[in-house]
Amino acid sequence: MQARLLLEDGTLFTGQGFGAEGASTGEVVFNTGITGYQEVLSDPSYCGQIVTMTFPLIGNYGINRDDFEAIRPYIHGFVVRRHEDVPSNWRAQYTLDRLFKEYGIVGISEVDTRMLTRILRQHGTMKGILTTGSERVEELKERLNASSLLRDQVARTSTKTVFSSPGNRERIVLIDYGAKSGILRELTQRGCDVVVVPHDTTADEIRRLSPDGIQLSNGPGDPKDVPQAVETLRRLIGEYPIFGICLGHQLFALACGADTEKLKFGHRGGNHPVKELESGRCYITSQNHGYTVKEQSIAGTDLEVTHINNNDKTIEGLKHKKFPAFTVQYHPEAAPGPFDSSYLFDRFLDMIREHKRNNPQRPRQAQLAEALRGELQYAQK
Ligand SMILES: NC(=O)CC[C@H](N)C(=O)O
Repeated sequence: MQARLLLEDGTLFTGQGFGAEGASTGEVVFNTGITGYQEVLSDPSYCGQIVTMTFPLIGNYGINRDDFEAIRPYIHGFVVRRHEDVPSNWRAQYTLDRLFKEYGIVGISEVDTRMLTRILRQHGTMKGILTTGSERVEELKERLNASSLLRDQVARTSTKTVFSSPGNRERIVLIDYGAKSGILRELTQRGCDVVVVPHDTTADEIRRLSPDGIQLSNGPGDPKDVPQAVETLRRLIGEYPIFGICLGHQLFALACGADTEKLKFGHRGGNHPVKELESGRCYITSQNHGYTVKEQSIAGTDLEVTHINNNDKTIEGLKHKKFPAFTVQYHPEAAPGPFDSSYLFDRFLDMIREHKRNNPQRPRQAQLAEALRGELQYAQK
């Protein structure tokens, strides 16, 4: 089955279709990971995007039951150089082709992904249309121009209901903006009592869960598309220890008065070098983001930059100067790795314990009264 990918700049790639038949549009982005295609295609942060892998051999170890980052893939298409449909791995349960057929995702192989990536690096990410149909190119162009990028991906990927993963240690409320399951895994591995809540849960609803700390998840799209999430965070900063990851980092920055902007082609891969400014240490990190916190917007806020990207010097980590809260743009829960940054979850738990030591439990009623006072003051602002 023939398939084609047309980019906004008119470049047309022709290749072999796999997975579902049909057509779909999305933002075309590239990921440089050598392994981990199952984690990439099931990471909700790619919702609405057509992803190309720069590594040339994809599908060779199949799809297994363990490595999903979400219950289903949300990508709008997958572009590879060579698609291997006879997996060779003891964990493989079925093929990429079957997964894509089940979820209606169109794949294309035999594409010069190196050329595609160079185009995206030069022009920046763009819209594309991927099809297995026989439409005329003019028709594809019209459909592509008429299409618009999604703005509601957080609502599409966030859990609709509250659920918990009980543990006997700290109670963490994980706000799910389109969370990867890796975050829940890291918290539960540490014995945390995790309550996962939908993206639009109010500050009061979160308070009622009496968290010891709040974890902000990754998620798809532009952080400015979820202003209500920023509002909620504004109310919670200072009240609870907070750790934010990726979209959570960007939302936290917006809530603290900083600004975000879109990167030309983003950071997506498993080997992005990040420098921790305090120690001068370099960490190799997994990344997947198209937006970043604007450096100039930090001045005048209560934020301090803790990490930067060694390649392009963009902000990779922040902490609040007054309150127990820190965030990173990259993925400490990365799967299949690197694991360099998983210590950040331990740091979060240390921060919570220290916060508890410094703020011995006040009676529950006093806590609620305080929260209510906070809300009233907020409402009067
Ligand atoms: N992985 C993420 O959370 C990505 C954050 C945001 N959607 C971005 O692209 O920048």
